[in-house]
Amino acid sequence: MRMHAIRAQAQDMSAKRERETQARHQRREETTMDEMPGPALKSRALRAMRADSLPIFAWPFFGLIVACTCWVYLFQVLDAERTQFERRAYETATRIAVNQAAQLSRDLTMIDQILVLIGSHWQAVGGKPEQKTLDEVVGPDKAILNISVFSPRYEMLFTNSPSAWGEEELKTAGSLPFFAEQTKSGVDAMFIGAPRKLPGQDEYFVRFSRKILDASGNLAGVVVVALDSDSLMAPYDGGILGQHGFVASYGIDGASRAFRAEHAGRQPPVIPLSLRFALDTSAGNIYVSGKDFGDSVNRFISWARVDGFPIVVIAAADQTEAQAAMNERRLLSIQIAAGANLVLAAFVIIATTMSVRFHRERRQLELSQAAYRKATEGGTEGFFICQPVHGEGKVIVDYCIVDCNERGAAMLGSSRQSVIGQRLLGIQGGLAAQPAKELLDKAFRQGAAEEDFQIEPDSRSEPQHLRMGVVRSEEVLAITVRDVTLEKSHMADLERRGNEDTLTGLPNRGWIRRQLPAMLERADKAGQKLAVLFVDLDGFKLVNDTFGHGAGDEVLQHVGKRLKVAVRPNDHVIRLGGDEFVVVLELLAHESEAEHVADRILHAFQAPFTTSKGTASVGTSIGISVYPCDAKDMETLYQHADIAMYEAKTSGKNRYHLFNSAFYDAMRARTRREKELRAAIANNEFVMHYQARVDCRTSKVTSLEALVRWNHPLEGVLAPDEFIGLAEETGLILNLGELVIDLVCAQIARWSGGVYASVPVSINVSSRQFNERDIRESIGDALARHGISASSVEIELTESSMVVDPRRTADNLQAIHALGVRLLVDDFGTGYSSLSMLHNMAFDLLKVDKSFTSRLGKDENGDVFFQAIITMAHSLGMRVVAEGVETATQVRILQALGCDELQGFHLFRPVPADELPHSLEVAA
Ligand SMILES: Nc1nc2c(ncn2[C@@H]2O[C@H](COP(=O)(O)OP(=O)(O)OP(=O)(O)O)[C@@H](O)[C@H]2O)c(=O)[nH]1
Repeated sequence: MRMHAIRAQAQDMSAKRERETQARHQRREETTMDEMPGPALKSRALRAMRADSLPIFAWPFFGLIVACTCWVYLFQVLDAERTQFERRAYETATRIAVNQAAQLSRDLTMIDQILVLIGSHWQAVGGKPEQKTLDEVVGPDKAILNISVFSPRYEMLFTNSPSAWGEEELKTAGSLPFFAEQTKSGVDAMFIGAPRKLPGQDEYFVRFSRKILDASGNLAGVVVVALDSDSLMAPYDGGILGQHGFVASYGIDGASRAFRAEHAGRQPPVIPLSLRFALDTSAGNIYVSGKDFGDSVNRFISWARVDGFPIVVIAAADQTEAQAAMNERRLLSIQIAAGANLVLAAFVIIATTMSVRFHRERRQLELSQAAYRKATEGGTEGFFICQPVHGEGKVIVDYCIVDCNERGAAMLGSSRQSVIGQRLLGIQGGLAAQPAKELLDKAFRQGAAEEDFQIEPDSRSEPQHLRMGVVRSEEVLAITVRDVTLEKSHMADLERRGNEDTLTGLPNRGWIRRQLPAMLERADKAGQKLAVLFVDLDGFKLVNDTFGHGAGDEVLQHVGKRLKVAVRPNDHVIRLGGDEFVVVLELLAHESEAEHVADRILHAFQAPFTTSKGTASVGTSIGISVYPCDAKDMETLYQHADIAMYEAKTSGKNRYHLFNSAFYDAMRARTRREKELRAAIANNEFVMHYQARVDCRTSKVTSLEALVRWNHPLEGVLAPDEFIGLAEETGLILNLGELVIDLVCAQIARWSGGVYASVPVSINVSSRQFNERDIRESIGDALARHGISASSVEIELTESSMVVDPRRTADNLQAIHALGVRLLVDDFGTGYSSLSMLHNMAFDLLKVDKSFTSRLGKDENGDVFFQAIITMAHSLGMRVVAEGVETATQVRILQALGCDELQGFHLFRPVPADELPHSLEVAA
């Protein structure tokens, strides 16, 4: 019992081990199968090979099938034709054989009757036939060659032509068939012999014999007639049976009787065995090969039994000729078929080549498609291949997605499997199908197209903006789709920023430039006006300077808000930049409405602006230009508003001005003059005039004031008041000032050694020139350049030059003075400088303005005033020059007041250098 249990357990374990081993084995096999790519690869390669070989073999196979079918059909047709030809040949031969047989029957019957008649005649005349009777029997056509009668012991009893018998023949006549057959047979019938010819003769003849019986029916002799063999067969149409055709008659014993061939040189052929047997029937057809005939001519044979005689007539048609036409046609058909075969072969070759090429291209396309798809799978671009779907009249009605990558499918909110095969117009949600189709249509027409699409908000696809690029390749479209949501939002942000002023949040210059044309168009359409208000702040720089840039910014922001409040709801407020704003008023019935708005804006600026740094008051100057009265286009409208604003500025600020064409003309004239002035400086169109100053007591010339004149090419010599103001405003005074210094120094240098060598020349330096240029350096350079001494030059400065920065002015003056150059205060009394201020400056002379001189002698205060100036100037160590001295009275008063020097028309007028007096002594 225990042993049994142990054995069972051992068996169980071994079975388990075996199962485990098998399982392991199987697993290994499976693993090996998986790991080994061989079979899978092989089957894939086989599939690829099969796919590749299909286009190579399909067309040849097709060609072969077509060729075989055509050949089979052709041969069937040709065979049918041959059968028909054969049938016709047999019919013809049969007709001839039947006709010949009928004719032969008649002839043989007649010959038989002749034999009977001759036998009867023989008996009747007792073996002595009459020639006349025989002639009647033979008939006129002489077809019967010979009539002979033999005795029962085959002795020739009679013959009408001894030459028709050979000697040898006569000896053996008893054994010859014509005799032997008659004696053998108990039947009284005509014997028909085989064709024979006598030695030395060409003609064949046939002998016919019949018994001559006596009254008791015993053989009394044999009557023989011989006929030309040919005459037994009637003539026939040689063309029908052909070159090798013939007609012949044979006995049913198979021996030939007569033969006729319409073509010369034909011998009766030996009748083949096959035909001999066939002749047992009364009529029939048979094909006999040339081999059987022994003359290599195949023939169609037809035969017919001769009625009443053991004779058969055969008509043999030459097969080659009977089928000549057919063979010709057959050959032609075969040639045509062979030609067609060649064409088919060429077609197959071309089709195969094209098919292989097309297949290869398609395969390459598929491979590159797959490769591109795989490559784009990891990227961000969606990729699709679409094929057009044509409707009626080849019109593209839709596109079918034939391939795409997963990313592309995801963009449509679907998977690749479900997207492939879908029609574009059938795609729900996401991409707007109709516009996308229009883009594809465009790409199909033009070769390529690109467009951005906004995705419907409730779409399943995540991007909001897609960029679709479509390229046509043959008959398919390759489409790349890119998510440009981020790019679009950046663009939108940029556009917003591009249109917005960051400080005030108002639309900016770019915005109005882009929008204004459309606004003008709207105004045109509505037949209304449009006003551009150019708003420039007054005194804003001061805010910056006083409170700082930050506070300035705050003011600008407040300004933006106040402007928005001041204008109508539909008006536009734009910040151009700096402290410049533009207000555009659309759809105005009258320009007075623009004035009302301008008034409101001015009013809005009345209250000061509160900033973090303090309260600032800022006004505004507004220029108004109205479309279409003031300008017809955007640029001019702007320009005119700007000019109007400029007029508001120049006429006192804090006001508005409508565009005024007169002001505009003045500005244009000013601009033109500025241009001329610039050119004049470059071309040195200036000349210096000199006005002498004289000593009040000695009346001697003490100095010359250099006064610039513009030698205008068209207008002649222009005085300084016609261009110095403009030169000051435009900054051209800086260059002009330099030029003047140079001209004067050059003139001084020219005077060297002359009467004026000891007289200094004073040069006017403008406020701007003094404050913006280093005059000390300019003068120092000019002195050095022309090699003249500092004492020969004086500088005249107006009071306004000193008010900007008195301390710096004092330093500069000191530096110039240190050169040895004397300094003069020009037009004293017109500015705001005080003598105490001048005290700190290194001035040597004080030129009292001509307005003070003109009052001298006229009112008491005038003299007192002048006296006070002289006294104070002297106390500060300065000499005094009275300007604008025009009368002798003034000279006397000034001498009495103790003035130092005089200058004026009463003494000297400004003149060019060469017109100056030749002596320094002046008669007072
Ligand atoms: N705070 C601030 N200042 C600016 C800004 N842009 C330009 N500015 C300043 O604004 C000033 C404008 O100059 P102007 O128009 O000549 O100053 P203004 O004092 O108003 O002169 P008028 O127009 O002749 O009255 C300049 O000082 C600029 O530096 C800006 O964004 N913020």
